[in-house]
Amino acid sequence: MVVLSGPSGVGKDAVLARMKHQGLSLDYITTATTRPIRPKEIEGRDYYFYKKEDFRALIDQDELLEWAEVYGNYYGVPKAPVRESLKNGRDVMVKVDVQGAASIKRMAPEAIFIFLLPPSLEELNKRLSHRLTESPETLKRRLDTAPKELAELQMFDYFVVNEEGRIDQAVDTISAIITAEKARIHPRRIDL
Ligand SMILES: Nc1nc2c(ncn2[C@@H]2O[C@H](COP(=O)(O)OP(=O)(O)O)[C@@H](O)[C@H]2O)c(=O)[nH]1
Ligand SMILES: Nc1ncnc2c1ncn2[C@@H]1O[C@H](COP(=O)(O)OP(=O)(O)O)[C@@H](O)[C@H]1O
Repeated sequence: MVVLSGPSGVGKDAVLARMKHQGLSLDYITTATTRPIRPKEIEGRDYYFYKKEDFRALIDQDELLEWAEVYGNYYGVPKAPVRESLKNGRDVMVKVDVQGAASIKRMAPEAIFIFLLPPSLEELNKRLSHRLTESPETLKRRLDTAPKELAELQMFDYFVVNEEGRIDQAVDTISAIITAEKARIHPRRIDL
């Protein structure tokens, strides 16, 4: 299990989209959220979009491996697809915030934790504001949260800087990490 985290706007989705093109044999787990869908997002690919009361039902029915309130919305990793992939001997990739990474670390310390870093907070601000997906309020909330998220770096196994205009380098580094981890004599086993 590969866990990818990083502040809003750093480039997680852009990196994942390119990794999917690279055809790495990883099952990317689509997670659940109550955040409203964005214009280019697709239900079931980017997220499973839920109303708050239906997300609450997922929690009550113990359907989620972990869940967290992130920037004012709820997000959670569905248990079933993760367990299905792992049972079939597949590697899984989850994209979660630092709270989710901490939860997963408690239940699966053998997972591989990768933190995607911006070159600077100024560059992060530029990327997130130029993405044109946030209101002034959510933009401020996400940027204000970034330093606290960056402070969680020590919990991770690897850091990858997503340099300005060099996303392929970040993708290559993440792919190299995964390739190396798959070459371990004693693979990190996950039991979830
Ligand atoms: N804890 C947790 N965080 C998640 C989950 N799915 C997505 N996230 C994180 O929630 C945060 C907000 O995601 P999103 O609204 O798509 O914003 P983005 O980071 O700007 O792409 C990001 O850090 C995601 O990685 C989940 O299932 N659990
Ligand atoms: N290496 C990079 N250099 C410049 N812009 C980037 C880079 N990586 C991603 N971006 C852009 O930054 C914005 C945020 O990327 P996104 O993948 O949405 O981040 P996240 O999923 O982490 O919130 C997007 O507009 C994306 O095209």
